[in-house]
Amino acid sequence: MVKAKIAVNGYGTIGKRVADAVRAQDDMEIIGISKTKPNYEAAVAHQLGYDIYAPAANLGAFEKAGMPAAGTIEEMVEKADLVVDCTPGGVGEGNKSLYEKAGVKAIWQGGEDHSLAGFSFNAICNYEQAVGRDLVRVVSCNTTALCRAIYPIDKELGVKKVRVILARRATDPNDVKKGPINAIVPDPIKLPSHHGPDVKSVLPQINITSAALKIPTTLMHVHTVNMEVDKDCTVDEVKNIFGSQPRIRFVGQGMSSTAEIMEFARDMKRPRNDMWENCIWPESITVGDKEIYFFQAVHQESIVVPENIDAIRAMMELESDGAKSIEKTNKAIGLYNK
Ligand SMILES: NC(=O)C1=CN([C@@H]2O[C@H](COP(=O)(O)OP(=O)(O)OC[C@H]3O[C@@H](n4cnc5c(N)ncnc54)[C@H](OP(=O)(O)O)[C@@H]3O)[C@@H](O)[C@H]2O)C=CC1
Ligand SMILES: O=C(OP(=O)(O)O)[C@H](O)COP(=O)(O)O
Repeated sequence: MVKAKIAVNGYGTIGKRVADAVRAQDDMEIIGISKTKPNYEAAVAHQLGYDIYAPAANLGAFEKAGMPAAGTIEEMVEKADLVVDCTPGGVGEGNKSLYEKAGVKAIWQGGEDHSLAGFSFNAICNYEQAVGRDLVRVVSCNTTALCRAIYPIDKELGVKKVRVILARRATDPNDVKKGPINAIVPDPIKLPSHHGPDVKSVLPQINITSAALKIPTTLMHVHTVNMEVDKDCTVDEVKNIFGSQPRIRFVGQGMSSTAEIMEFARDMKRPRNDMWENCIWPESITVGDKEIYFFQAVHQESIVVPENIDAIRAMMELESDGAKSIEKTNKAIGLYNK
């Protein structure tokens, strides 16, 4: 089988995970990753056997650091069928002309605007519409989690409206520059936060509003979700709907916080403690007067990783059935739901 040739431009929190997840698949291969500087992350990428590409002006620095680059970022892009752009939010849009010039397909992340790709992706919601596309944006971590939870409820019970309060982790665990470390910050102070409108970029029919607070933690985000639905339902019915989803996990057995969920991921020997699933507390599911309430936790560093793999598979026309791609991705990375 000829494997799809994938490049990862931007080897940070998301990029390094996407690269490893591509490597775990049998229908695609990594032809290179990009780094701008030869730091510890580049050293690990080198040890892992990734071909590293760098800006032309920095090739000498990589040579000097004992990890010679395989070429420039432009050369990497030329060799690829598809580039997954994992550069910081707002940087990726500047790469569009590079990808277009090289005639390669491109995926951007949630830090870029919907208009850049003109199509926002979530595997469970719109895989089939991504088949054969050249440009796709995988929505951000919070939006991914919301789409995964809202879509099946809408399908089974009809969603009238959704109201979400997000407690957002301040920054990622490796980030020494950002805060807050002793404050709770309404972010943004003007409602809604971008998450509700962003869900609509995937599920335009959903009436949703969101508000977000940044809190001094790095592990995960937590959502308080309220959905008004068309049909009467019971807690058990809602549990059955969530329980049948390939990327939703119920958390219990003493896991009463994000800290314990991360410990569970460590104990399961997940790579980098990754928790790719929405983590819903089943005890929090509350139903009454055609309204559903629940809490879910979101591991921001990893939740979008399987979605990137499915987006690649759809765009490269490696699989036309979304459910099959989700199953294949999950199996290859080690995401076993129950
Ligand atoms: N972190 C998160 O929680 C999530 C992030 N996202 C989205 O994913 C995208 C990437 O975010 P994240 O992984 O956190 O970002 P990071 O800052 O962790 O990683 C981005 C990497 O890109 C590299 N980089 C910087 N500038 C350039 C450039 N001009 N060209 C090539 N590479 C560059 C940097 O590495 P170096 O300079 O060392 O080479 C850096 O490590 C964003 O759109 C973000 O919104 C989505 C979901 C969750
Ligand atoms: O995509 C994310 O969050 P989001 O879903 O709130 O946009 C990531 O957690 C990155 O968020 P950041 O912009 O606070 O680093």
